[in-house]
Amino acid sequence: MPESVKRSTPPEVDRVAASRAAVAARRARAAVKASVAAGERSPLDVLRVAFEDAESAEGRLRVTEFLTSIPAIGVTKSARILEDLEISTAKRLGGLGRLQRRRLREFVAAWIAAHGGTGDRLVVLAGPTAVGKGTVASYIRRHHPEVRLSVSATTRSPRPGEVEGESYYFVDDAEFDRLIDSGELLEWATVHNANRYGTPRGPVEAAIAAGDSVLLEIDIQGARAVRRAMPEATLVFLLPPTWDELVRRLVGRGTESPAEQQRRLETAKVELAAVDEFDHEVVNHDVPEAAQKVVDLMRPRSGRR
Ligand SMILES: Nc1nc2c(ncn2[C@@H]2O[C@H](COP(=O)(O)OP(=O)(O)O)[C@@H](O)[C@H]2O)c(=O)[nH]1
Ligand SMILES: Nc1ncnc2c1ncn2[C@@H]1O[C@H](COP(=O)(O)OP(=O)(O)O)[C@@H](O)[C@H]1O
Repeated sequence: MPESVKRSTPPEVDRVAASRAAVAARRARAAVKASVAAGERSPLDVLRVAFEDAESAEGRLRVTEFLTSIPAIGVTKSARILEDLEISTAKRLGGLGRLQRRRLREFVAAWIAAHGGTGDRLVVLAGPTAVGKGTVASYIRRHHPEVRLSVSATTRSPRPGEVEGESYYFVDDAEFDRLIDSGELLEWATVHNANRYGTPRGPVEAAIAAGDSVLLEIDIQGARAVRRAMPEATLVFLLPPTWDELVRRLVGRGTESPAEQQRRLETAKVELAAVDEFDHEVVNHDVPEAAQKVVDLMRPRSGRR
């Protein structure tokens, strides 16, 4: 055994290991910063990982290191931003409190939108039952032809007036199984304990590759699955103005039995708590106004990268 190792006392060995680990951690943090600086990774994606795991390289990144890796944010600007957001410059991303996380995420999303960033190609619109997802999505379809709306596959039967390939691709259980098995769905879920719904992967990937923006109007489980499959997606949570208004919309729509309405409202209560997982909240007071807010997220004000 070499002399140097023989002489190493356990504390020294610990110190060597600790310093190796520190170098590796510093390298990992530098790699995160470099990928953001090069535009290879969305800063929103870095935040997501940091907030999920405080001990990851992303979570250990100091807020100043994070902000200054975003192109066009220097040290001075970063200090001003952090002052506005009431976040100490010494904080690490993983150590931020709930409100600080929210403020930082909102700031970064707005920055990306204003600077033609990358987070806006794939936008997911989700929210509890009867909040108006379908109404807002169909308003966008009519008034914003430049936005591509993903058409889902479903095992439910067509309702009067629904058009195959426009409202949905209506398929039977065997075909839905085949779509899952062949990996043709980006995500799928059983919604309201009834039918299966899924997003065809091909059209979404083709639209993004062509530089278009795609909107998915899906349920909350679906939004979570899209986040796992495509972390760069922007998740928008549509909220009702009040709980009573949500109840009024569900009852007013008149498409469910009172028992089914009750069941959906129970689910809605749980789902409303998921709002913090989303990048943006839009309150659906008024359909054109809510639609505009969603579309604004998809169309950066000063062009695209
Ligand atoms: N996960 C997932 N959910 C979807 C998809 N397409 C539609 N949904 C959701 O399925 C639910 C039921 O939709 P629909 O049958 O049109 O009835 P609605 O209850 O009148 O909106 C809504 O919450 C949609 O957001 C999809 O592709 N994936
Ligand atoms: N901003 C709004 N103000 C008033 N009513 C609305 C608004 N948005 C949607 N609605 C109504 O609420 C009901 C539920 O909307 P819908 O789009 O079917 O919800 P979801 O797709 O989220 O289940 C519908 O009757 C719709 O006309």
